Amino acid sequence: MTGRTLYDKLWDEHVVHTEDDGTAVLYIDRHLVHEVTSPQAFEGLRMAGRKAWRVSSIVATADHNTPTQHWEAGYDGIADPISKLQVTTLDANIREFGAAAYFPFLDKRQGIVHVIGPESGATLPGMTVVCGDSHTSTHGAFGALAHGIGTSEVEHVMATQTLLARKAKNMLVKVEGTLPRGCTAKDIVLAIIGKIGTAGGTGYTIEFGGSAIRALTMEGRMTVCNMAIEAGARAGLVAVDDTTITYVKGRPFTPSGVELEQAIAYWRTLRSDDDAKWDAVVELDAAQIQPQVTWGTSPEMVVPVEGRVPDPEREKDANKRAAIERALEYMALQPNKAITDIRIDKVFIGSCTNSRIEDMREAAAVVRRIGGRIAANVKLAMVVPGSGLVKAQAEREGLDQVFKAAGFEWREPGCSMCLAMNADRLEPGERCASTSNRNFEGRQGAGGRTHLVSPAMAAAAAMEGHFVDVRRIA
Ligand SMILES: CC(C)[C@H](C(=O)O)[C@@H](O)C(=O)O
Ligand code: SF4
Repeated sequence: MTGRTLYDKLWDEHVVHTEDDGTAVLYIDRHLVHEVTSPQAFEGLRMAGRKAWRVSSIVATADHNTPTQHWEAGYDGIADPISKLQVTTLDANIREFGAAAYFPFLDKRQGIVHVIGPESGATLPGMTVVCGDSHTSTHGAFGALAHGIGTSEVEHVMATQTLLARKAKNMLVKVEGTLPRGCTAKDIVLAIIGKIGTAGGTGYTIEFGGSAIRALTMEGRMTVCNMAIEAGARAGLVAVDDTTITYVKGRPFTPSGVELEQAIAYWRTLRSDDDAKWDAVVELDAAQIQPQVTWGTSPEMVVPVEGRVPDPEREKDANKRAAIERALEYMALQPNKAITDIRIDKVFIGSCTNSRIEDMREAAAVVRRIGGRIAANVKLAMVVPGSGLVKAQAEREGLDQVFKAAGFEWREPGCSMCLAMNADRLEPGERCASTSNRNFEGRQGAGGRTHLVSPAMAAAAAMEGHFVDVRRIA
């Protein structure tokens, strides 16, 4: 038998049945649930008189619609009636159908589903993990086969504990070498997307490997896998190693004792064999990666901080030229403008890409190093921890004080200004340095303009009022 990739191994371990046409039935170990994509699924179960097949697989939280301030007002603080209905509907559905754990609005462990899964040990190596959310790819950082599903699939998984799937092809993205100081996992993944494009990973499961990936913390690996979906792949993966095992040990859902020993022995097999066959291999040199800034309305519209806004005149392909022109118009940017000359109105540090403790530390370190307060032209700079536990940890470390003293708002956890589904949003025409993962038109609010960056770059932009090269500060 020839060698298998990590994806092949995870697939083989979970496939229950394969039809002649390649459609397979996959067993699902962990089902993460949030308030946006679950209401119709629960309604479907109710109408059919079904129960959830394995309640112990369900971990749920409310994150997209929850406010990030004035929690003392409780549910009355959710101003939008549709948002409030989604949050209360999840409460009622979990009460009726059950869950292994539920972190509702106002709970001290509430947070973004992709932050609380790993943090609680609900995401473990070797699992199949699904959630009605495209950024479920995040959990692949643990050597788990994790991908987003649609609402009808949420119902299917609840009813049967299985998912209909087709096996994707295997892509290896290998990042070798040492990242320059001031560059982070976010810069790696933006550089990858800049190279392969938002359709580069379509039809593949991407395994991220190489010495630069192995050197990342679990937080960094999650940032990279989080954006696999922005590269077109439904799932991203990183092989299990000591970093993985150290992270998962001792968390509430992680096994202990003999079970842990047995699990670790298995987890250690969760890497691609040396003779595994790849359908595609992409290589990047970590030493060449610079801090990245997106200039357009797709994550692939990205350049290094030393670069300039592209000039459509130089693009020969008519379709690409039209896309650049349209993006520049929406973003209100002139061709050839230096990235460091772009002034910003707001800063958002948060989202399932960059709201973990390490992200908070990196942003706070830059704020400390620059000193003083946020720039006068920055109307709002907000830091939104990914979960209540991240928030508490950051506060124990005094990071909230660093941010607040510099004029940042320190908020309650949630998806916040990553997408305009709650009270946090951009006004038309506002320009934002954001640590999130999507810069589509209107993503952070109608007419809002998003530049995706790392937490360190976002913090530096807040302090200086325009993009700056953090390598000069780090
Ligand atoms: C609301 C949800 C379905 C959506 C997703 O699937 O990703 C959201 O989380 C996003 O980031 O756009
Ligand atoms: S933080 Fe943003 S990307 Fe992540 S789940 Fe929430 S809305 Fe989606």
